[in-house]
Amino acid sequence: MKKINKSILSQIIAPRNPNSYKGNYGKILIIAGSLPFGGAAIMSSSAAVHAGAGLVTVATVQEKFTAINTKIPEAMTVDYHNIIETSDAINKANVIVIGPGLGTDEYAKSLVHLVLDNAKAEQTLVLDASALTIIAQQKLSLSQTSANLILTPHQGEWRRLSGLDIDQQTEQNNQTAINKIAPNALLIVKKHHSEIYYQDQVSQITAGNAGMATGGMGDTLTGIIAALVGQFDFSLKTVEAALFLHSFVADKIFEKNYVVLPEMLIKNLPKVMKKIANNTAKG
Ligand SMILES: NC(=O)C1=CN([C@@H]2O[C@H](COP(=O)(O)OP(=O)(O)OC[C@H]3O[C@@H](n4cnc5c(N)ncnc54)[C@H](OP(=O)(O)O)[C@@H]3O)[C@@H](O)[C@H]2O)[C@@H](O)CC1
Ligand SMILES: Nc1ncnc2c1ncn2[C@@H]1O[C@H](COP(=O)(O)OP(=O)(O)O)[C@@H](O)[C@H]1O
Ligand SMILES: [Mg+2]
Repeated sequence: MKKINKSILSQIIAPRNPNSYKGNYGKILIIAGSLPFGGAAIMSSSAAVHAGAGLVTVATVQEKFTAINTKIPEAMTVDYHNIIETSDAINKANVIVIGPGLGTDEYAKSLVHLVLDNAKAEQTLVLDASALTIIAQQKLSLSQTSANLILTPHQGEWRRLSGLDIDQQTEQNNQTAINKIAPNALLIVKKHHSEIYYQDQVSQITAGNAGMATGGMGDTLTGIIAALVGQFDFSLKTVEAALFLHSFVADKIFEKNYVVLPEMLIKNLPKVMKKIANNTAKG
């Protein structure tokens, strides 16, 4: 299994073109949150904004608008119960995240169907958390979706999707399972030293720590992935860089802190990315 190390960061994260504008850095739509899980939408969208996404829209329940607008004024909001506005937002996005804190009720299921039916080839779709649980429960096929697919299950979600118990989640078994579920998808199995499976290539990050074992850390990862794909386009390397960046920043925080909270990680993203971009520029 190939190891992903720090060098991936400067292969992707580059200084910004002086003549650029927000439209150059990705239009991200995050379909997330529900009454009990408002924080997931906040962490995902805040991570996307801090990792450099040009425009971020959160589709969620109206009751959470004030919290989102207060915490992340940069993000726009859409009521995901308004199908016309949600469909319009899906059409306009370059990258769509669905699942963090969405819950698994009938309405959440209909949103997963809406996205899978409407995502287009030039878009990237990040499926996480509740969306993965719905896909597993309903045995939804991912094969008609022409978008670039990124699946980000933790080991419990991967067990639901693949049927593999955690002790059976070996490289070979994971590869066979993803080839059956969605052969073109990029799969991240999140754990200590998370693994990426993509078109017969398998890689693993060498960063990450137990301080990250806190609710919302995966929601944060979805925002970072969306932001990097929005800025640097979809590729295996872009996703490897996003996955590594998440744990790399967490490791720096863990040197001096007992736990790594999503908010701490998110706040550090612009500074760490600037350092990486400066190094990239120096060659
Ligand atoms: N602040 C918010 O708004 C937050 C909202 N959140 C939202 O909550 C929703 C539910 O998501 P979820 O991940 O909490 O629960 P679920 O899908 O039932 O999976 C747990 C099951 O899997 C098992 N398990 C095995 N290995 C595991 C592993 N490595 N990591 C984790 N679990 C592992 C585990 O085993 P157990 O711990 O019981 O032994 C259990 O059986 C989802 O929408 C999410 O986005 C969260 O993001 C938190 C912050
Ligand atoms: N012990 C650990 N070592 C390294 N990374 C960890 C550890 N525990 C959790 N993480 C990382 O934190 C994230 C947790 O994701 P997830 O379980 O989906 O969180 P949530 O749904 O609460 O946001 C993953 O990226 C995972 O790799
Ligand atoms: Mg999660």
